[in-house]
Amino acid sequence: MIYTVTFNPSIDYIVSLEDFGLGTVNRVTKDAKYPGGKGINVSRVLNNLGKKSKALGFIGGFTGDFIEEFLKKENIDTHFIKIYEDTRINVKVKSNEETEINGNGPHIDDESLERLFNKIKKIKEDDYLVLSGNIQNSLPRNMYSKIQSLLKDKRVKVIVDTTKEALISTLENKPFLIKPNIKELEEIFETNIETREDVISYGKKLVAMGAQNVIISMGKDGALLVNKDVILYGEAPKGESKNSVGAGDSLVAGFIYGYGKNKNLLDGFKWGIACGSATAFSMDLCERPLVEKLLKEIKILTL
Ligand SMILES: Nc1ncnc2c1ncn2[C@@H]1O[C@H](COP(=O)(O)OP(=O)(O)O)[C@@H](O)[C@H]1O
Ligand SMILES: O=P(O)(O)OC[C@H]1O[C@](O)(COP(=O)(O)O)[C@@H](O)[C@@H]1O
Repeated sequence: MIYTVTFNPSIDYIVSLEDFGLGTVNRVTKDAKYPGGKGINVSRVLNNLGKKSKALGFIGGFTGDFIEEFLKKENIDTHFIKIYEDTRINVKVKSNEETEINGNGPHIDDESLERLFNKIKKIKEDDYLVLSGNIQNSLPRNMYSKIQSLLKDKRVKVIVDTTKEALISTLENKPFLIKPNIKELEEIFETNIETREDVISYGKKLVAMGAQNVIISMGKDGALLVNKDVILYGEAPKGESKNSVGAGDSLVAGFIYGYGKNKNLLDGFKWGIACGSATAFSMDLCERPLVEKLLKEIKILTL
């Protein structure tokens, strides 16, 4: 079974505008609301590909209800823990550029946390666990590392997609996959990344620090996969970007789906890039027909 954990879900409120002006009234030309948060997006994409998962995490208030109802309608198996404060709303402005305003999110009390830990302890050998997205500031930065420790005696494949210390603290427990984008890679190493060689060299550092596989996603420039044996570069298909929110999460979902077929990294990487790009070319998250079409266009180079 594949489990996704979203500590800080969101409603993603996506607004399209002709021109976005600061300090003035802006009128939207198109808007949409989707359930968001990285683990939830992974569960939704897996579902679109025809693969079941269980979505865990914390939701609260009317915004939390929206998310749960939306996922239930899509037939996604949810096991959320209800908290008192409202789940956040993240605003995504699509204009000449994409601007995102992500909320802090609600407080998680100790009892709710304990309930999540108890659910996680029930995960079995050979299951997948996706720990994705930002952890509320009120919680310790090594939260994902603590969760890994709950499963240390089981061969669970842990995938981590988060930023800075929260990500770094998981590396000593050797996660199966981490997926920083370029900006996150720059934040981790407090540096500017200019060239593909730089990306590879920082990817290798993350492998040396403990990650089994590192995929660095680079938006329209595709992605690199680095592990102790290979460096693969995957070109992204060309197309009109409609909404890249969730492209990274789609890459993670596609990877798990493709890898899960024959435990083959190359298949995982191809499906990952196809799903990421298919989401970038869609308003909502990707659907299987476009993913299958793009899959035929993906070229992978061994570097
Ligand atoms: N404009 C785009 N054109 C084609 N593919 C894209 C585009 N944006 C994203 N993708 C695909 O989605 C993947 C993840 O996108 P990226 O923006 O790097 O992730 P994140 O959402 O984590 O920042 C990329 O590796 C690529 O395959
Ligand atoms: O947990 P964070 O880092 O605040 O990110 C949450 C946001 O990221 C998303 O999960 C999208 O992530 P990606 O674009 O990286 O795939 C949105 O749905 C959500 O609004």
